[in-house]
Amino acid sequence: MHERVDLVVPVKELRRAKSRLAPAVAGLPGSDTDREQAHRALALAMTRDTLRAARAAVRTGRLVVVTGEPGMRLDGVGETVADTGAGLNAAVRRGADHLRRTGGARRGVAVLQADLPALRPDELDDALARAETLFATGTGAAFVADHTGTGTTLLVTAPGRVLRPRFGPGSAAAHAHAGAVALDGEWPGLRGDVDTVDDLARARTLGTGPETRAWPGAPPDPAALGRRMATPCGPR
Ligand SMILES: Nc1nc2c(ncn2[C@@H]2O[C@H](COP(=O)(O)OP(=O)(O)OP(=O)(O)O)[C@@H](O)[C@H]2O)c(=O)[nH]1
Ligand SMILES: C=C(OP(=O)(O)O)C(=O)O
Repeated sequence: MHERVDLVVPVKELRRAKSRLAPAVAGLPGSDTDREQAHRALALAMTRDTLRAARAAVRTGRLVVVTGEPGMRLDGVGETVADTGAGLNAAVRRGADHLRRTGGARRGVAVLQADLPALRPDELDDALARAETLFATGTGAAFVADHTGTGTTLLVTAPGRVLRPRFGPGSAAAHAHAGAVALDGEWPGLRGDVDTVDDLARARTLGTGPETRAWPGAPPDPAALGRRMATPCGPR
């Protein structure tokens, strides 16, 4: 029987989130306010797709979202903890503290970034399984580097170990330097964090969750177009 892992997912306040994705909305029609709204909607869609996939992983235990976004709807995927505005690593520690105070100390804790719209539940399960195997031989922490190799999309700590988050630029090297072991695995969705327009195109090629796919500013999805063209036209 495999162990479940409690997840902490940091989610930035939407109006400040994903600033590097501004070019994705720059060409959209409408007013500046419309474009700001589309930008927030994109950040929210990617977050909700990530959370849905994370919740569907069988190894996910409790799921705590630490966020500065007021009234974020989670539709039953997890619990929210309010961000204090002290930055990403402080938010992550706050989530881990919440788990410890409310009875989660027996399990390992993992931090999952919220900008993984092409994440698949089996990728997360596989990464958590590999971490569990390492923990059985005494390793205290493990991480998954992002597709560029410089960032971190998942940081997992063994049960009873203190989480030591080093998120930010160059976090993969920082986590390795702090003693965490890099996990090997294909996992294109798990490694596919979306910071830039190119990352978004890459995630769409992999296949995102439904909310990112339906985002109004998304260019036509070639795969969906192909499917539609292959479907005989009939009454709708
Ligand atoms: N709660 C919380 N989450 C954060 C904070 N900063 C970043 N995050 C989250 O951490 C993850 C990785 O953040 P980044 O990729 O740097 O995202 P970002 O800060 O929205 O993007 P940029 O504005 O382009 O730097 C995402 O899930 C963010 O929502 C923070 O201060 N508080
Ligand atoms: C905060 C991080 O994300 P990004 O590099 O995507 O900003 C990180 O990888 O630690």
